[in-house]
Amino acid sequence: MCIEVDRVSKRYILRKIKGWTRLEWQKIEALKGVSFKVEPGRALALIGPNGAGKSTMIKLLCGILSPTQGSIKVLGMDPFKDRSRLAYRISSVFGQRSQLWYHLPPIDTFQLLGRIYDIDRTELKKRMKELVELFDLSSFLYQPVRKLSLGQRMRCEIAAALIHNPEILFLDEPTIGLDVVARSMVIDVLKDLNRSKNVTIILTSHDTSDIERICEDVIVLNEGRIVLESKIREMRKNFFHSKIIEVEFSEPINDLNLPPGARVIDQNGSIVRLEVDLKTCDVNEVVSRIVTYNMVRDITIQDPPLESIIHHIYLSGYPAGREAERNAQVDG
Ligand SMILES: Nc1ncnc2c1ncn2[C@@H]1O[C@H](COP(=O)(O)OP(=O)(O)OP(=O)(O)O)[C@@H](O)[C@H]1O
Repeated sequence: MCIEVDRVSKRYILRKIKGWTRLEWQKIEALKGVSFKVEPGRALALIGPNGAGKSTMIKLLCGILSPTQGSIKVLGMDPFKDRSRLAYRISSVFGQRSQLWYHLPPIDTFQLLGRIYDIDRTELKKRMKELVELFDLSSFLYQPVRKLSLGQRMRCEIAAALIHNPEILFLDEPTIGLDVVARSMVIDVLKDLNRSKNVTIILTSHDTSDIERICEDVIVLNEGRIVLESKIREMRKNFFHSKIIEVEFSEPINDLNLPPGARVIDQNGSIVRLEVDLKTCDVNEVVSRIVTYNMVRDITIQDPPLESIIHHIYLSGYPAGREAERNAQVDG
């Protein structure tokens, strides 16, 4: 195992000033007895609604914070106590924070990091060349960071995080604010790092397409607890109780005569979207009814978006999420 988290809790204590003289202390339980393990080379997404404890977990794993209770091992080390030793073997990217020098070009940060990590000159040159090619940085490598677009800056951030060849990369919202093209490039590189270079990835993101494209495993946090720990594939299987059918009819349609369990969720002229509840209705039956009684130009069957499952899991809360998963497994 490269990460072992054992019954970890994290409490923040906030000092609040009340009136002129009175001080009040507020305790915030950000994590409550969280345990999980990660094998080397995996890509794990930590997801959950705002305030669920995702960033706190990442900060604990990087050694920025220490747990109030429980223990954490990253590559066999205590991240808080062995932070400087561990720094040579892990790296982190926080979407909302930068490790690049704002008024200097990215190349200067790369060289500085090379010194910090004791990388010899030839090796550093080779490494920078690889990263510049990988992230296509050559056209703005010598421009001050303040003049870069968000997408260019983010590519430099991730490149900087990889300069010392880390075994584990922690990413907190790495694609926040990026446009489609920049996002796609970042995702492809992260996927490649994980699949072909075996870098372990721990990622938090509110974007389900990032999660699906990069990660195989997912942990859902809610109010500081693990609500669900699963493979993304399994999560889809266990929580999908419906299918979406999109039909394009040859002419606008009025009545579809659907069986119980199937309902129209959207209609735009001759294009109709239906949801089929798989517990009460067979998707084949719905399709065969539609094509038997109507002139159909095109028909597609899709799973509902991952977002809708995640929403469902958040709503079910703790421990109902686990209960739902167990029931789904029993249902087969
Ligand atoms: N430095 C801090 N001091 C006090 N409370 C904090 C601190 N950092 C986080 N918290 C609180 O801890 C809880 C968990 O916060 P955390 O940032 O880990 O959640 P998150 O899942 O990353 O949320 P988001 O998706 O909004 O980034 C929240 O209630 C938050 O207000």
